[in-house]
Amino acid sequence: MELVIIGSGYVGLVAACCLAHSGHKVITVEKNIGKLEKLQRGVLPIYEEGLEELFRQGVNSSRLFFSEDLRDVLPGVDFIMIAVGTPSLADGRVDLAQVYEVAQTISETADHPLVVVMKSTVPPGTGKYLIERFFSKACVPIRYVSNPEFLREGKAVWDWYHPDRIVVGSDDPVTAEEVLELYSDIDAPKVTMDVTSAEMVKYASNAFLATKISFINEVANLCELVGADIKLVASAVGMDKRIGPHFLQAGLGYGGSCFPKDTKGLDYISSFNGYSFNLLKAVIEVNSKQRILAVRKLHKEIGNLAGKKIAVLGLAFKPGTDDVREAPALDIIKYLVDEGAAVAATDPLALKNAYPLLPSCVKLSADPYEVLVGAQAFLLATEWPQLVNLDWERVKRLMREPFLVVDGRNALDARRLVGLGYRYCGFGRPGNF
Ligand SMILES: NC(=O)C1=CN([C@@H]2O[C@H](COP(=O)(O)OP(=O)(O)OC[C@H]3O[C@@H](n4cnc5c(N)ncnc54)[C@H](O)[C@@H]3O)[C@@H](O)[C@H]2O)C=CC1
Ligand SMILES: O=C(O)[C@H]1O[C@H](OP(=O)(O)OP(=O)(O)OC[C@H]2O[C@@H](n3ccc(=O)[nH]c3=O)[C@H](O)[C@@H]2O)[C@H](O)[C@@H](O)[C@@H]1O
Repeated sequence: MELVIIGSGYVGLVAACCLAHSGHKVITVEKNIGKLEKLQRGVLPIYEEGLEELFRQGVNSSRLFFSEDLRDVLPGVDFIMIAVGTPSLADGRVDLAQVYEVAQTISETADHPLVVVMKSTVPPGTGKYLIERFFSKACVPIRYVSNPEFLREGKAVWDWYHPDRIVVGSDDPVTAEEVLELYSDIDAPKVTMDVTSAEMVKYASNAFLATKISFINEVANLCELVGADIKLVASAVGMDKRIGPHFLQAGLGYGGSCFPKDTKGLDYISSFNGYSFNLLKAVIEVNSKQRILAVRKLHKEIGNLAGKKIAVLGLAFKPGTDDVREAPALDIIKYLVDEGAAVAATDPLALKNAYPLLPSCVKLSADPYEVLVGAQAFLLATEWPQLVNLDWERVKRLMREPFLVVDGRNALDARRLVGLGYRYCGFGRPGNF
C-alpha cells in the first residue's frame, strides 16, 4: 500500500522505516527543514536501536521517501498517518496546534478519497472534533481512524514488530480492517473499537504505567523508614501474576516525552470534564518529588552542597536513547547548580541534546572517568550498562572522600561498592550492605 506519514519524530520515523520494511511505499512529510535535509541526505536525526538498518533498506529499495509538502505527494496515496507532536502547555493542557494544522491541510488538499490514521496521542474526543471541524468539510470523503502507538524509545523497532496489541478505533468496521491490513505481517491481538475509546486506551495505558512507578516509589520511601529493601520487596511483589514484574523499579521516577505530558494531559482532561482524578494527581506529585529527594539525599550525606563537586552519570531519560525530554537528570542538575555545587556530567549518547538545556557552568564529557575526577559524590541518573559497569576501583582512586554514591536507579552493586569503601545511598534501600 502507499501511505504518507506526517512528522518524522520518533514515532513517525519508526513507523515509516518499519512500514517500508514490511513492503509498503512510505513518504514521510517533515516541515522542519534541518531534519528533512538530514533525512534526504541519508542521515537519521535520532538514535534508535535497529532503526538505521531499516532506514537504509527503505531508502535503497525505493520504498521510503521524504518530502516537505503534503501537496506534492498526495496523488495515489491510500492512507495519511499523522505522527506530529502533541506537547504539554504550561497548565497541562495538550497542545493540538500541530494536529489542527495538519488536519486543515489534509481537508483542503485531498483530491481523492483517503483514510486518515491518527498515530499521535490525542485526548479522547479529538477524533470526533477533527471529523466535524475539518474532514467532513473536505471535497472528497475522508475516513478517520485512531491508531494509538505504544512503542518505547530505545526498544521502538522491537516494540513495533512485537506489540502486546494493535488498537484501531473507527466508527466503520470496513475502514478498521483496511488499517489493520497495514499490520498484516505482525502477529499480535488486533482490537477494534470506537474512536474515543481508542484515544482513551492510550492515556489509560500510560497513566497506569506511571501509577505503577509512583506507587513503587512511595513503597520505597516507606521502606527507608522501616528498614526494608525495595529491591527485595518489588521483586517478590512482582511475582504475583496479577501485578507483574514490570515498572516496579524505584528511583528518580519517570521522565521522557510521554509519561509526564500524558499524565498531566489526562489530569487536565479530567478536570475539564468536571472530574477530579485524585489518584493521578498523586502520581504526578510523587514523581516530581523523587527528583528533589535525590538532592535531599546528597544534602543528608554531605551537608551544604556549595563548592562541592558532584558528578552526574547519565542525562538521557532512560538508557538506549539520546532523548533528554523531561529527563530527571536535567532538573536535578539545575537544583544542584542553584545550591552552588560544581557539577560535571556524562552520557554515552545524550550530551549533544542535553548541552543547550543545561546551565553553562556544567562540565560535560563523554568520558565518565573524567567527570568523576575530584568528585565527592556522584548520582547515577540513567542506568546505562556502560555506566553501571565502570571500573569502580579506578573510580575510587579518582574521587574524593566521602566517596558518596547516590544510586538514582537502584542499579549498582551496592554490596561491592560498600566493600570498596564507597558510601552507598539508594532509593528505598538500607545503608548497611
Ligand atoms: N516518542 C515516543 O516514544 C512516543 C510518542 N507517541 C506520541 O506520538 C506523537 C509524536 O511523538 P514524537 O515522535 O516523539 O514527536 P516529535 O515532536 O519528536 O516529532 C514530531 C515531528 O512532527 C513534525 N511536524 C509537526 N507539524 C508538522 C507538519 N505540519 N508537517 C510536517 N511535519 C510536521 C515536527 O517537525 C517533528 O519533527 C506524540 O503525540 C506522542 O505523544 C506515542 C508513543 C511513543
Ligand atoms: O507514549 C509513549 O511515548 C510511550 O511512553 C512509554 O515509553 P518511554 O517513555 O519510551 O519509556 P519507558 O520505558 O516507559 O520509561 C519511561 C520512564 O519511566 C522510568 N521508569 C520505567 C520503569 C520503571 O520501573 N521505573 C521507572 O522509573 C524510566 O526510567 C523512564 O524515565 C511507554 O512505555 C510506551 O508504551 C509509550 O508508547
